[in-house]
Amino acid sequence: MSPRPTILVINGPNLDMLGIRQPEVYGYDTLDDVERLCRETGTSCGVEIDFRQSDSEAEIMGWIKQARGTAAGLLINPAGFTSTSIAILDALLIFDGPIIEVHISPLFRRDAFRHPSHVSRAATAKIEGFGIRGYAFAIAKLAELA
Ligand SMILES: O=C1C[C@@](O)(C(=O)O)C[C@@H](O)[C@@H]1O
Repeated sequence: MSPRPTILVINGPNLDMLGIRQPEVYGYDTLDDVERLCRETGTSCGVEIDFRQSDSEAEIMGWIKQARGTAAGLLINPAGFTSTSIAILDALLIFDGPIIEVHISPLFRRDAFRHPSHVSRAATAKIEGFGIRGYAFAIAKLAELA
């Protein structure tokens, strides 16, 4: 039996504080709940999930570069790096598979400074405003594309 393809899930800064951080915006689910949802979705879609979080732009760039040739797809919630990091965009442009950008909250309804996304320029698709369910939708789509 061939090994199941791997989907790399990258969570950016402060997402480790989900459940505590602005629950009126992000809800009460924790990052552990997000990981559980990703793993359950991965199991039902036939993919492995490699789930990570970092507050470090450099670490995230390193993970993206290592994913080339090893991960079949990439889900990224760039969080606070969304509108600021050309370096993460450049790393994503090196990746050779589908990329889905996920945001828990509806950015289109939030502060204007959150609207522009450098990351979107490398993304195959973008999901925002569905709460943590957006991660499940993205994994199902990446599994289909993998
Ligand atoms: O940290 C985050 C989380 C977020 O990416 C979201 O998932 O809704 C939205 C970003 O504006 C914010 O900086």
